[in-house]
Order: sequence, then C-alpha cells, then structure tokens
Amino acid sequence: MKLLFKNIKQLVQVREETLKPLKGSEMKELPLLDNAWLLVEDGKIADFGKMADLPTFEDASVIDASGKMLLPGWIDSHTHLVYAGNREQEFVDRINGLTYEEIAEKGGGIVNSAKKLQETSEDDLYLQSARRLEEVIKMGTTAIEIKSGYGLTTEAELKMLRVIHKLKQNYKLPVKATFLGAHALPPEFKNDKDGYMDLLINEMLPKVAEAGLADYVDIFCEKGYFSVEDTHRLLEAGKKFGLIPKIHVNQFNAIGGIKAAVAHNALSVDHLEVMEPEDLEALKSSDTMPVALPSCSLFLGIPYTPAREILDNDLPLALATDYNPGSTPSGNMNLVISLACIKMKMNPEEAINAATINAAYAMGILDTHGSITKGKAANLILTDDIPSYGFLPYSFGANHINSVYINGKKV
Ligand SMILES: N=CN[C@@H](CCC(=O)O)C(=O)O
Ligand SMILES: [Zn+2]
Repeated sequence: MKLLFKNIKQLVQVREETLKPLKGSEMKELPLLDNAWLLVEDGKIADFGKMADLPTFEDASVIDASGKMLLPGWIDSHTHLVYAGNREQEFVDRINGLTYEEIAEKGGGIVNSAKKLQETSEDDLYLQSARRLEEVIKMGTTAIEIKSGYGLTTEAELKMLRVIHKLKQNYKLPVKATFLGAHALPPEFKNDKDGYMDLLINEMLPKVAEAGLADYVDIFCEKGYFSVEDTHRLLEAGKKFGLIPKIHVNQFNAIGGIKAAVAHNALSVDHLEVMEPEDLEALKSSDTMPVALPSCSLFLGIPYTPAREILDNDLPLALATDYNPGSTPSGNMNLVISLACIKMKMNPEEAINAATINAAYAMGILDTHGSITKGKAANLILTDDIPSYGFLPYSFGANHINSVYINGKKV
C-alpha cells in the first residue's frame, strides 16, 4: 500500500536521524524541503525529496498537496484525558474569585473528579474518553500519553488504566499509560498521608505493574499534595517494577522536586511554572526533559513556564496540553503551540520542535515518531493552504489542519 504526497509546499521537520532531543539554540532550526514529495509505504515514511527529482511510483495513490504544509503530527506527552464528567462549576467559582488551591481545600479539585470517576461505569468512562481522544486526533495529535490519578482507590485507579489500555487497543496512534495514584490525598486518608503512601507502594503499584497497565509512574510533588520525601519513596518503589518517572513538579512552588526527579532518572519533569536557579542546575546534568503546559497557565491564570530562561541555559523543552477537567479542559496542541509563541516567547521553530521531536522524547518514542525521517511512522498533518508553517501559531485559535494521517491512513 503506497501513498504519494506531491507538490508539498513545505515538508517540515525533515531529519536524517533523531538520536537525541534538541536543546538550547538547536531548537531554533526547523529543517524543511520546499516543493517536495513524500512516499508512505506500509504505514511508514519510505522516502521523500524535491519535486524536481520525483521518481515514478507506479502503484501509489496520489495526494496533491499544492499550497499545503506536511509535517509530523503533534505529540502530546502529558494528558489526563480519561476522566468522568467535568468541573464547570469550579471554573465559575474561579471567575468569581476563588483560587485553584482554595477550591481544592473546599473538597473540589482532583478529589471532586475522583468521586465522579468512582461513580462512573468503566464502559461509560471509556466512551467519554474515546470521544475526547477522537477530538484531539482531529486537531493533529498523533501520539498521546494518558495518566491515571482520578481514581485514588486501587479499584478506581485500575479502572482508569484499563480504559487507557482499551484506547491503546482500539486506536492506532501510540498511547502511553502513566500511573498517577499519587495525584491527591483521597478524603479517607486526609489526615494520614503515610497511610496513603503505604497503600500506593504496597498495594496499588504491585497490582498496576502485575497487570502490565503502566509505562510510567507520576506524582504531584507540591505543597499540600506530596513532598520531596514522598517523591523519593514512590519513585524508588516504581523502579523495582521497571516504571520510569514522569512527574508533576514546580507548578505553584519550587520545593526541590526537580532534583529528586533527576536523581531517579525521570524521563520528564512537567509544569515548571515556578523555576529556581537550582532547578535549572539540576536539569543541566541530566537526560530529563522539561515539559511546559501553557494552556494550564492560560486557564488558571498562573505564570507561564520560563521557556527563554530554560533554552538560554542550553536545556531542551517540550510542550504538551495537560488535557484534564480541572486546570486545562482543552487538548488542543495547536493552541499550546500558539501560546508558547505568544506568552513564552518561543519562536515558531522552537515551538514546533518542542511539540514534535522533544515531545516524542518525553513520551519515549523518539526512535519511531516526531520527525520526517525514513522508517518512522507516517503520522502526519497536512495543513490547509497557508503561507508558511509560522502561520500555524500566528493564526491562534484556528487550527488550519486539512487532514491527519496515522500510519499513513487518513483519520
Ligand atoms: N496539577 C496536578 N494535576 C493536574 C490538574 C488536576 C486537576 O485539577 O484535576 C494538572 O496537571 O494540572
Ligand atoms: Zn497534569
């Protein structure tokens, strides 16, 4: 099965190989081919080149991409897409003056979502989540990480992870599952954090691992949630089951969680709205990817991750949505890329690199996804007729996506 895109106005993010993520000034470069063709064979990128050198392919279906850009699909390395219901009321409470922390103290927030999820059947949870997944695929997301963490009991966490597993089976894009039982203290452990940590480590982790339902382990390392010491304990325990950490950290306060994550070789540290010099230092000697979630900053009205400072320190950066019912009810990577440019002062090249190559690294799939490279999966975005790739973040709020391909198939 061959598919040929021809007359592509710009073929974007063309790389011979992608062995490492991009950092610092490397992120300013976005290699491309003008007036190009690309051949997909058996779901993979088979070859590409300039139209002037187009070979003859006898048996290929042809798509005329005149006026359009072809680029690797967005990779969303941080979402909570499996959840029940919504938290519209908290949105209104915040408009009327309450903070995210105050809402959580009143019993809203994550535990509110956990209550709803516990009361929702697995089938219903799957249907709600599948609808969201289809929505984000249409917006160009062609690989996604999804966390648990709205269960907060062994059974409800397993239910969430089974739903993620079912999504993985029923949809063709890469889906990675992260166990985030340490997202918040459930009400029954309100005054017994150590008791909940024991449950997480002695019961939930072994059951999750035994069922093979998680690729990664996560913890919300934050004042009022889980401490640096809890983080060390959980990540150490996760290691025994082969679970690599990707953690929530430095969202509201810098309490030393980044250093802890690096000590456990975390694949990524996510949020980073508040960064201290020692956090940047800790990242410098690591393979840990910093991940910014600008639509969370927009929705909560909190600071944006200091992208320029991170890049000026010769560090890499990835972008993700954080799609969840409380802090980011949006899974739109196009908006994330626009916000990164508008609010975090990233150049379009940097933002696109952060949402493709570096995002692939943060999801552990850089060898197969994230760039136009021979042999990689043909997970692609074909844009509308637009003047340049920079028009994507510039025209914020409009997605300008003509069609999305997963393994070479239009979805
Ligand atoms: N900060 C922690 N977790 C989620 C929000 C969870 C919620 O409010 O439901 C986040 O990444 O923003
Ligand atoms: Zn999150």
